Amino acid sequence: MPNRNRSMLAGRPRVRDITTLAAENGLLSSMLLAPEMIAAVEATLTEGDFEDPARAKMFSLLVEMNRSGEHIRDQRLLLERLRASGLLDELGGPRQFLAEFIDHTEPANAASYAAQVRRNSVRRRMRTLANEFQSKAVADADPADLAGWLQAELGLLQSIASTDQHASTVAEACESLLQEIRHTAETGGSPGVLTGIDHIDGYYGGLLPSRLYVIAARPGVGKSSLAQQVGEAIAANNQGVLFISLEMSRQEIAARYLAKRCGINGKQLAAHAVSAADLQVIEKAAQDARSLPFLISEPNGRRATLAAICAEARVRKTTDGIAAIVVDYLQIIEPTHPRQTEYEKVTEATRAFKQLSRELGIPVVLLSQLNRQTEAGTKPRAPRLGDLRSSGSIEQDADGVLFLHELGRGSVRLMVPKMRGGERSEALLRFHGPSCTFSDAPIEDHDNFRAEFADYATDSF
Ligand SMILES: Nc1ncnc2c1ncn2[C@@H]1O[C@H](COP(=O)(O)OP(=O)(O)OP(=O)(O)O)[C@@H](O)[C@H]1O
Repeated sequence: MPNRNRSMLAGRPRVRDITTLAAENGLLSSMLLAPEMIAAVEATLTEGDFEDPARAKMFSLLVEMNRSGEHIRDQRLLLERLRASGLLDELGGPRQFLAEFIDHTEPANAASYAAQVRRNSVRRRMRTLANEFQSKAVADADPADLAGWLQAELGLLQSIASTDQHASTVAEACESLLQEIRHTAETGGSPGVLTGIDHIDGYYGGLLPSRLYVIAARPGVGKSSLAQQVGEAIAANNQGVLFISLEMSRQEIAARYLAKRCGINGKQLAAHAVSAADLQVIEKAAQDARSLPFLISEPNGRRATLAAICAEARVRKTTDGIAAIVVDYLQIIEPTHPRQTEYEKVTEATRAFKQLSRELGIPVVLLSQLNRQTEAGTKPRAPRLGDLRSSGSIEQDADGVLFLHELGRGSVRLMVPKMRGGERSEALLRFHGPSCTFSDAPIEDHDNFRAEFADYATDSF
């Protein structure tokens, strides 16, 4: 049995599948016969989906001719173009070309040939992946990294393989939106998972599925506290949360969790400096936490690479049905390879988290530091989207960006400079350090910071 498995993964040299060539020929023939189908075919295939290089080039040539309005049915023009590009020889000369693509043309369905070419292409990618996986497994790769890499590659293949099933008409899309709206109205709920932060829930309907949110602030302003609080609120609604904590240990998270519920300073709790009476209250709060679907994942000696994080998220989605993921924080993720620059790492990570949120259909909340420029001068200025820019693609990939800006005296400005499908906005919050809790600021705080808020209208993000 082991030998059989090995030969399956090794991918013995294959005799080229006749159906692959037949599908590619069938598609190209129907594109020649019905050029009006080319635009639709072009939306589902690329040159890279063809196995035969000459047929791949012919596909691109037909797409190009169609785009520039040339008459593909004009055989003389077509042969001229094929000859000029050297393709006619590659395809076996004029006689062969006519025999394969013109004379035997059936009035076939270009779309079904395109689907077949695409399926063949996905199968080829799967074989390549299997070979690559075997080489990496035989080499000295770290098993956890390797498993994460495989899972990410499989996720990608799955999304490519299922693209056909995801195509829908605008009427179907409208119907599915209507069903979601009816469901929200019937359940009296909200389109997203509720965060417990009134501004986010009231203004934006919570954190929406398939979206990437970035929470950014300078160190110590409260990103981790806000993210944990949001995670706890989601879990309190009986929806699972995966909190990937690359900075805080689970003991620190537990201390903050209990501090809020027991009215005891979190630092005291973390230092085990509690009275016997406190201990009883803490025990009760710890018991109540048992039913909370809040999962903490910390590196625990493992390398916290992007692949490992995404792999864990996929597993937890399947095993625990999580409704949201929080990653604390972007810059601390380990590079994929030793030569990867910070810019490359961040770009790769934001793309991967955006893709992950769509693949799993749940929101991903990514915490991020800001560039140092916000700290220049005596009083740190309010963050702007540009402060994320040198970190690569954060601004482009995030569907929503939330900034925290410390104003002093416990007041923190929550700024939303980007929200896909929503308006930018801001709110004033109050931060309580001992319990690491944010709450809505009382009205007198608004009076204190009115000047800052007046600035906001002219502030360019
Ligand atoms: N028990 C406590 N009493 C008072 N302040 C506290 C307590 N615990 C934490 N803090 C303060 O709360 C603030 C927010 O901490 P948090 O870890 O959420 O910030 P952060 O923005 O994630 O920072 P970093 O980037 O350093 O992780 C910090 O300034 C921290 O010193």
